[in-house]
Amino acid sequence: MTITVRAAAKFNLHLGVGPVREDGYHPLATVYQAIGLYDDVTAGESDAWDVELTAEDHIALGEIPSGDDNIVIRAGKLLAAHHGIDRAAKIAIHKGIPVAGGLAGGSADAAATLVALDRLWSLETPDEELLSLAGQLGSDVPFALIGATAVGGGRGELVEPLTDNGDWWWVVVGNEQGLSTPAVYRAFDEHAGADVADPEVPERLLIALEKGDPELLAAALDNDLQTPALALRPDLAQTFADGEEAGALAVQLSGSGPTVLMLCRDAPHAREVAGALQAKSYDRVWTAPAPVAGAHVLTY
Ligand SMILES: C[C@@](CO)(OP(=O)(O)O)[C@H](O)COP(=O)(O)OP(=O)(O)OC[C@H]1O[C@@H](n2ccc(N)nc2=O)[C@H](O)[C@@H]1O
Ligand SMILES: Nc1ncnc2c1ncn2[C@@H]1O[C@H](COP(=O)(O)OP(=O)(O)O)[C@@H](O)[C@H]1O
Repeated sequence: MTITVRAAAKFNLHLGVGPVREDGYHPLATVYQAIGLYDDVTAGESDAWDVELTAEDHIALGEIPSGDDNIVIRAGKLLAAHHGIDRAAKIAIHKGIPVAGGLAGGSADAAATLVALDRLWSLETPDEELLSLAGQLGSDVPFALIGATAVGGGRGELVEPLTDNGDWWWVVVGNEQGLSTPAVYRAFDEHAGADVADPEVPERLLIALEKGDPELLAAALDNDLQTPALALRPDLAQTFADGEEAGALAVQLSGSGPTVLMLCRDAPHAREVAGALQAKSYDRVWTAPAPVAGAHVLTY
């Protein structure tokens, strides 16, 4: 028997970052939104841990570890240890989420693995326990479990669903070269200096989501990692300029980058903006609706 679970990419509509903590993490006040780019994870019975990778066009697998360092193996071992069972599994990952893109693709795979193995092994782990295991695997993993739109506190792992009445459309522009999340946080520390305020989620973003109004959302987007990431990757400024020229309502870096997201009014507008970018020879351009579901079983 195999079980396939689908998990989505995330975008930080707001990413407020506070002063670095003693444990090296930064306190966050973020609003996550799950967007319609997906990885599919298929788990099957096996005596030994194994991971297999395939991908959609234009998704480079080069940076993904194939052995025990892959986050899906860490997720599987953590779930087995939590239940005190000695089991292994083979995990096939089909990636539709660009790697090291600030879209939390690895986190999506980890969340999908928890859901798939929980079902494959008939564990019926309570949601609260799955969320806690997810938080041990990475700051973004709990959100990948719940999907839709949510506030993230703590180091990003404490998630609460939010009212989102929008029917949003994004153009997603990927980049050949990934960006390292720790490197971008370090650049944030260097840029922002010592007097960083405690982060908060702005009221106007919550109102924009409740009203489902793209113009209001465009004015409420914000990402504290954008300036440090652009300092590491000044070439991305051209993508911002091209998105604005193509008529996007707003252009923002996804998390630690380097993926750039462009807010559009609706699906036809997203197709128009994507077409304008493709005409300029961008070859990693997707349109994505949001919000979409968290990790969910597709087939079993
Ligand atoms: C920046 C964000 C925004 O959602 O996502 P990405 O854009 O990378 O996907 C997240 O904070 C990334 O979360 P995630 O990728 O799960 O990070 P983790 O595995 O927990 O941590 C990797 C490293 O990032 C840094 N880190 C992460 C989270 C946080 N709140 N403060 C940090 O300083 C630390 O250096 C840590 O060692
Ligand atoms: N299953 C996986 N998919 C993607 N990356 C993985 C995976 N397992 C481990 N990694 C490592 O995690 C790093 C970050 O990957 P990813 O989650 O795609 O990006 P980001 O943290 O920018 O959102 C990769 O560069 C890779 O080394």
